[in-house]
Amino acid sequence: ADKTHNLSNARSKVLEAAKQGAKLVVLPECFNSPYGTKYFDKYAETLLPSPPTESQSPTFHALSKLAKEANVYLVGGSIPERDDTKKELYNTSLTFSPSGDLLATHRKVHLFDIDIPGKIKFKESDVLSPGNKITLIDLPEYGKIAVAICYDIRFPELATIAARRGAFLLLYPGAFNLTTGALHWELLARARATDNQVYVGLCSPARDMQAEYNAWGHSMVVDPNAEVLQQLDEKEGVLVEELKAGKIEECRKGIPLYTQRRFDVYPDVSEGGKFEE
Ligand SMILES: O=C(O)CCC(=O)C(=O)O
Repeated sequence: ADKTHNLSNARSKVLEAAKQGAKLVVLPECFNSPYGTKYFDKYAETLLPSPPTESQSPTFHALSKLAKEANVYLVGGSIPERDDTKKELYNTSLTFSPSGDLLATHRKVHLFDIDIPGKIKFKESDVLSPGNKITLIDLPEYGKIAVAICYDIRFPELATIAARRGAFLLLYPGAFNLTTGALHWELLARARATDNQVYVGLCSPARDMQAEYNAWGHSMVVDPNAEVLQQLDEKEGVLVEELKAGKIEECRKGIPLYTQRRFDVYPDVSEGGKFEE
């Protein structure tokens, strides 16, 4: 619940990852606040017009400074955002360059509204509004990555369009729970990797059984063959993995989905193709 503590904890983890050689660091969904519809308004920060002042968004400034200090690309998980002009709240991810410049903003596109009787009910759309774009970010030394948030991973079209437009890595800060985490967390990471033959990274908050929402944890990196390269458990930790240049091409050469698609039978979603019966 303590934002200042969360920011300083994030700082020490990012510096630890950088020390271990990370060049791109990802934080979890809602890393600076509790996860829950009743908390978003209280914790929300104003990001527009950009750059916000320190008092409008202490997290924006903390992340920008931290990216520079650690000399890494920093995907700042997500935070609750307040858009003052529209009087709306969003679940928003900010990505900074190693010089501390804001590179991209992703507002969660698919809101987490589910109701599994006896297990879990959650309705982000009670308080949040959805974003309306796919977020591709060009990292000049490495290539393009895509950032989306948690529930967004359940929608393969978003991942496919990002991959088809050149992303080599799909990153999802996300906080699955004890019900859907056990069912689908790893499956979805591996599915998006299999569909698109790209790397996939998921970053979850650690599990806190005192909190109202119990996150699944299990942050992981999956390779383009859908092999889990590394996975944390439910506790707090730092996962560092090297992505190998050439792995995507090798995988696509072996299983050449890219040249075998039948856009004469179904539309190319990345080209906005329409289905005609
Ligand atoms: O898709 C799920 O099962 C969990 C999604 C979620 O927790 C979220 O979008 O924050």
